[in-house]
Amino acid sequence: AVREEEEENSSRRRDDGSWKKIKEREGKDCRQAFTEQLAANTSRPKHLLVYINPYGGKRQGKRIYEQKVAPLFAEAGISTDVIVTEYANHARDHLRTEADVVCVGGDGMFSEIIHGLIWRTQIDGSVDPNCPDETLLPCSLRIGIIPAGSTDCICFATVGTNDPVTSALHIIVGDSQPMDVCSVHHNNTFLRYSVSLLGYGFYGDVLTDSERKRWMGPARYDFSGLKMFLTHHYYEGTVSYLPARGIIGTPRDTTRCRSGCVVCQHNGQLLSERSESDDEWRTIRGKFLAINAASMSCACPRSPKGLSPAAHLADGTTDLILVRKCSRFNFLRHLLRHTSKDDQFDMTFVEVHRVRRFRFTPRHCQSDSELELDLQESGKRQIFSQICRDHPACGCAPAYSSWNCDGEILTHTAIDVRAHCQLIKLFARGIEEQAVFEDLTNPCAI
Ligand SMILES: Nc1ncnc2c1ncn2[C@@H]1O[C@H](COP(=O)(O)OP(=O)(O)OP(=O)(O)O)[C@@H](O)[C@H]1O
Repeated sequence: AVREEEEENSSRRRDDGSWKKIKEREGKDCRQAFTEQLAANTSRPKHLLVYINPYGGKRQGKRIYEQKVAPLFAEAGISTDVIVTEYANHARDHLRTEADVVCVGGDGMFSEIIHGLIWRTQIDGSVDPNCPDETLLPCSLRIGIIPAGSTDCICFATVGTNDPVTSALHIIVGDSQPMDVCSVHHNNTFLRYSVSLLGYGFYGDVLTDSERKRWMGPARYDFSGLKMFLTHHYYEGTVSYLPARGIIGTPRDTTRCRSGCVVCQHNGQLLSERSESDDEWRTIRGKFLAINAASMSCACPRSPKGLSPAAHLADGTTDLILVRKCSRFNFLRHLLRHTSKDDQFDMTFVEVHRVRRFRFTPRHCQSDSELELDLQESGKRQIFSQICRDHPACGCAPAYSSWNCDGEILTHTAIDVRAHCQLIKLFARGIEEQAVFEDLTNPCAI
């Protein structure tokens, strides 16, 4: 965040790399030096297409942009076309691939914009976005996020703070942070793109339940979280995945993805040269409380460690986390570890794999031969579970959950997910400050 310093202290203090606000008297010289530096910087944008969601978060998007951001763009000589959206998907449908884009809003608005940008890039490049096997074309334009939503996790994960002025300065100096995107398909139909979390079971159920309780405001997430924890539903199905081979880094690393991350640079290069057919599919059948795929740590002020603390923004992979059926007590232990220094993956019923692609088929969609195989594997024919599968409405447990895709509910449960390495670029540098993740005292983290 931008810090205003006392003049006499600031001259003595060591430069810690954070943004500082300059006092009026020194301002004139510095402004000239800043303008000269900006003129010499060729990667900075000259023109921007700005989309403002006036209804995001506390409905402050327009005010934040006009008061805090627009004056800085004008000072830096950046021209803008500003569109205040009039309806959901206005920005997605309006987007053209001619100018870098600024999104003023929350994660939902960012998602809308990347859908417009990625889709248009594929259509312009004659790539079929409905085909899950197509290698998608990277988007050449950069996206800046001015946080003005109720959830601003993507901004937090890529800039390290949710501060509109800091984000505006990253845009002005032309920073660039590549980012992976997962495509989600059902058979040969495109469903959605995801940049943070895909969650089936626990996180899908929490979202579905909380959507019915919008009237409760942000408290609905805590309420639905507690309710779904007590309900303790598990779901049967088959997960197949392509492990990311030859890469450096694992989901159990203690190092984190930071500004200038060498893991992202190395793996990004490696995976863009290697084809998926070099890897072998693996299959796991079972009963799961949660199946999560984290394409970034998913850390945010509410959850400082995130779902997969060592996940990377731009290494071409996603961390597939499988939480098998276990007791409520053990599941609680697993959830609580997201708030402590203990490893949440170091439990017998949890496994985590760094993957390039995965598929999920819920049990009620499996073919008869797959079901027969399941029965042979379990070694016994349980008449009641057979009745439950055939008649999921019998009330003992729902047969399937929903996928939570970056906060949106997907319409299908059988999905094919593929990580596309460095598909988009943001006006950001990644997280620079270590301290942001070290506050594990927040009990709301689950
Ligand atoms: N003018 C508009 N009217 C209604 N909805 C809009 C408008 N502009 C954008 N939207 C939609 O509003 C949704 C939420 O936007 P945004 O992310 O900015 O706010 P938010 O408060 O953080 O919401 P959420 O937490 O649900 O993501 C987005 O999915 C976007 O498509």
